[in-house]
Amino acid sequence: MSKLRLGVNIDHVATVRNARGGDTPDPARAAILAQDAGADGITAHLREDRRHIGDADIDALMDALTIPLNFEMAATAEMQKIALRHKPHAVCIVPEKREERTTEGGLEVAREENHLAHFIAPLRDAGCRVSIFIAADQRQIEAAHRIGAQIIELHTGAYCDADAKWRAGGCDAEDDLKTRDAELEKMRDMAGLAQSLGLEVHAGHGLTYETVKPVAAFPEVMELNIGHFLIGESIFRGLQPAIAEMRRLMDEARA
Ligand SMILES: CC(=O)[C@@H](O)[C@H](O)COP(=O)(O)O
Ligand SMILES: NCC(=O)COP(=O)(O)O
Repeated sequence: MSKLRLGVNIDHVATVRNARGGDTPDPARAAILAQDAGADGITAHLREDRRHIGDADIDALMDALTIPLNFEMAATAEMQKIALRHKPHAVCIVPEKREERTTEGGLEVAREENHLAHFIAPLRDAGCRVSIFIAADQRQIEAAHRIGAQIIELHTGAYCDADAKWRAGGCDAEDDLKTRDAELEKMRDMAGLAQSLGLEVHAGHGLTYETVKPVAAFPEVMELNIGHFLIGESIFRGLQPAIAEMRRLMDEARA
């Protein structure tokens, strides 16, 4: 099986920095530490409301990194302009709702096919690999293929949420386990479909030490993007050991 890449998302280093409005902790410093710890790439999501990463962070990451940057952004003209200025290795198009706490679902591709095909064409022409953050849904994946995306990133949030509910052990624990396993099954099937269409398959959102292995074991998945949990875990064990443990679990699942 091919080696599974780990993309470390450093957005939530910026969340902590922004809580005080100063310069620390610095997301670019975290990205360099992640790079030194063996991350295969760095992911950063420039939200329209700049609630975590800001424009200057993207400048700093582009300057500092020797590993690829996966730039997550909404499909807006402003973001397209920023991406075209920087030409990161990859651009991942994500849905964004102002009032959401985190990215709630996958991009609606099927209904926006024409618009998105035109939107991603200049990004591809500029040499960026275009990825679509997507639910494990056949209709959406086929549409992602038709618009010319090279990659899909499966949203693992529903699986992780169901796993957390099951581990909490409420009175619906049995149903929660069934939901978790059904989400996993859906992702497995859709990873296979995407690969059969020639799409590269990535996955991420909400992954933890407890949830990473079943997803890492899908042979179609080439890259996992993991952030919030790793940044939280780094408070307790340090960023580099936190990343090393994730890497170990991914390798174990892949062996
Ligand atoms: C799209 C995605 O999953 C990531 O960007 C990640 O969750 C960090 O961003 P938010 O926490 O702002 O959703
Ligand atoms: N695209 C998913 C990502 O970058 C990381 O998400 P999370 O681990 O911060 O939830």
